[in-house]
Formats: sequence, C-alpha cells, structure tokens
Amino acid sequence: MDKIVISVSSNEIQICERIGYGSYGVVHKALWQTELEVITIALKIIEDKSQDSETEKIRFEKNILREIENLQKCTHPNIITLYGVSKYSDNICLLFEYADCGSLYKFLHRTKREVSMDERIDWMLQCAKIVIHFMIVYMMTISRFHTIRYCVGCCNVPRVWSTCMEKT
Ligand SMILES: Nc1ncnc2c1ncn2[C@@H]1O[C@H](COP(=O)(O)OP(=O)(O)OP(=O)(O)O)[C@@H](O)[C@H]1O
Repeated sequence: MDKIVISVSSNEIQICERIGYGSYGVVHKALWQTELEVITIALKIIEDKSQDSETEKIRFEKNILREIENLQKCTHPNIITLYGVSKYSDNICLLFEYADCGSLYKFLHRTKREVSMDERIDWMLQCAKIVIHFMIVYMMTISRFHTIRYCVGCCNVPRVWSTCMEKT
C-alpha cells in the first residue's frame, strides 16, 4: 500500500456505528475533526482480502488506487465526495461524504412513502446527469459501466457512491 497517499490522520476520526458492508469491507458512520469543524462521514474500512500471494496483493492495491483516483476525479453535486484517505489499524480507510438518507435502492424498495411522478422525473433526470458526467470524465478510459449505485442525501437527492467501472 506504499503508493496510497494518507491525507487524514486516524486521530482526527471518531468511529461511530456500523452502517453497512460492501465488497471492500465494512462502512461506519464516523466523525471527522477538521481544522474548522466536525463533519459526519461514512468511513469505508478497506479489508485486504488478498491472501499471501504477491500477485494478489499487487492487484488489490491497484484496484484500491484506481478506486481512489476515479473518485477524486468526480466532483459533481450528485456524486458522494471522497474527502480523504486514512489508515486505521493497518487498514486503508476512505472518508466519504455521509448520505444521511442511506441507500436509494432501499428507499425505493422498502419505504412506504408514495413517490410522485414529478419526483420520479426529477430523480431520473439527476441520475441521467450523473451518467453523462461519468461519460465525460471517463470517456477516454472506460469501455463500460458495471454498476452505478446511489444513496440519497437530504431532500432525497440521488448521489452515486459506488461506480465499479472497468478500464478498456
Ligand atoms: N456515503 C455513504 N453514506 C451513507 N451510507 C453509506 C455510504 N457509503 C456506503 N454506505 C452504506 O454502506 C453500505 C455498503 O456500501 P459499500 O459502498 O461498501 O458497498 P456496495 O454499495 O455494496 O458497493 P461495493 O461493495 O461494490 O463497493 C451501503 O449499502 C450503505 O448502506
């Protein structure tokens, strides 16, 4: 993990409850003490699942680096911001903007609230804008999208937090 630049000291982070689990590892709600204020974040603790094989370790590090580089390129109001990278007991951690309404998938499938036609159209438009943004940012480097997942922040604004793209 030598190539990954650590930008935030773990002393600045206070880990709170676990909010989810993904293919990279566990995600916690956390508080980040910046110079100016305390910010609520989603802290993704990356688990090194590569066994002892050197080739696997190199591939794993490459994937993490690519994820970080991709996320750093994306600055868009509908894309969850990657604030920085830290280390927590030898694990790389990614500090993300916290989407306080959780997963859009869960919102759409599990919440009982009726979603009006206007809201649907608005959300679809926002999602289309995100896809266009990705296409512009990555046009030269990717051949296809695997998946794009969304969470919803306040006012139910869809925000992408996971991109899983493949390079050509
Ligand atoms: N920025 C965030 N704000 C709020 N909750 C989040 C945020 N990021 C992740 N989560 C929560 O953590 C869970 C796991 O997210 P994570 O991105 O690790 O996995 P994933 O969506 O399955 O994607 P992948 O494993 O492919 O990266 C999500 O389902 C969501 O509930």
